[in-house]
Amino acid sequence: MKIVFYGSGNMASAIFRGMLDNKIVSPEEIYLTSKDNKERVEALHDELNVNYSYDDEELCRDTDYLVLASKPQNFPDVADRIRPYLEPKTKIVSIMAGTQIKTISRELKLDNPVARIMPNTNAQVQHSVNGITYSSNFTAKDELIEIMESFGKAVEIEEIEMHAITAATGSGSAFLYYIYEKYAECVMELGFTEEQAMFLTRNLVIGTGKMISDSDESFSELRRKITSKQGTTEAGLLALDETNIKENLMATLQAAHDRSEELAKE
Ligand SMILES: NC(=O)C1=CN([C@@H]2O[C@H](COP(=O)(O)OP(=O)(O)OC[C@H]3O[C@@H](n4cnc5c(N)ncnc54)[C@H](OP(=O)(O)O)[C@@H]3O)[C@@H](O)[C@H]2O)C=CC1
Ligand SMILES: O=C(O)[C@@H]1CCC=N1
Repeated sequence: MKIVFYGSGNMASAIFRGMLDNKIVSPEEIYLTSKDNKERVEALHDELNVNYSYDDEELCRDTDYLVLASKPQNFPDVADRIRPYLEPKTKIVSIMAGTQIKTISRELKLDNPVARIMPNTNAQVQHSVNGITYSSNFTAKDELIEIMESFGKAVEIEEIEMHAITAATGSGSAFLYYIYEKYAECVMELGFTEEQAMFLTRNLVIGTGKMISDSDESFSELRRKITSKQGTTEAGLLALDETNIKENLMATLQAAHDRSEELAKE
């Protein structure tokens, strides 16, 4: 199998690192390219033994999957590179936020099968959430899902739902990391050093993650087991609720959702 990544940045590298760690593909099957950051691509080649090239004819020759992994605003330039060489057999997989299937087909001026996926960087540890939606002529769904499941969970959705999943899980990890950042700052304000606060917060997050992973109990159940009647946790949760945390998180997700809709129009 030949999988070519047009874009070797944060998201693409999380995906192919996850795929290689899972061994669903060999390094020889992966080809990378970028715009002009050749140092990064060469470093990935040196580290992972994947192929790299800036020869679009070579990159597009006999390619099974071509992954559009640039920022949406750079897609027109990517399309200019691949349009002359794209073969009918090649299936397009886009990870670009917002960019619609019809936009991809229109820009490429070709009717190759197109799938859009919305992953997140948890792909690097094979635990991405991958929203997937397809063009009507995309027939290799089972094969693509098998590839997706090498670095996470596959969630088949309608294209209109991509805005919501982009907000919820595509960007979601960043929202949680931000909450952890602020939590660690608060732990420092309780009197701990920055090093202590980071140690406490990192291990709190890792531990709760393991609890979620090992348990089939709901978040509420897990929370209730910590909340002693009239204790410290109950006092903290009452104060937390008064900060309108639900409204604040909803505003966060809505803003990301709305930006995805804007990108779809560009
Ligand atoms: N980061 C994330 O968590 C997620 C990102 N995405 C989507 O993934 C895409 C990439 O995001 P991200 O990885 O964060 O961005 P990065 O900036 O880290 O990577 C962008 C990559 O695209 C390359 N590129 C730009 N123009 C071209 C071109 N003309 N030809 C070939 N390669 C090109 C860049 O090359 P160079 O370095 O040379 O400029 C770079 O390798 C975006 O569309 C984003 O919406 C989706 C889900 C999650
Ligand atoms: O921030 C972005 O636009 C990309 C898409 C989802 C996560 N990162």
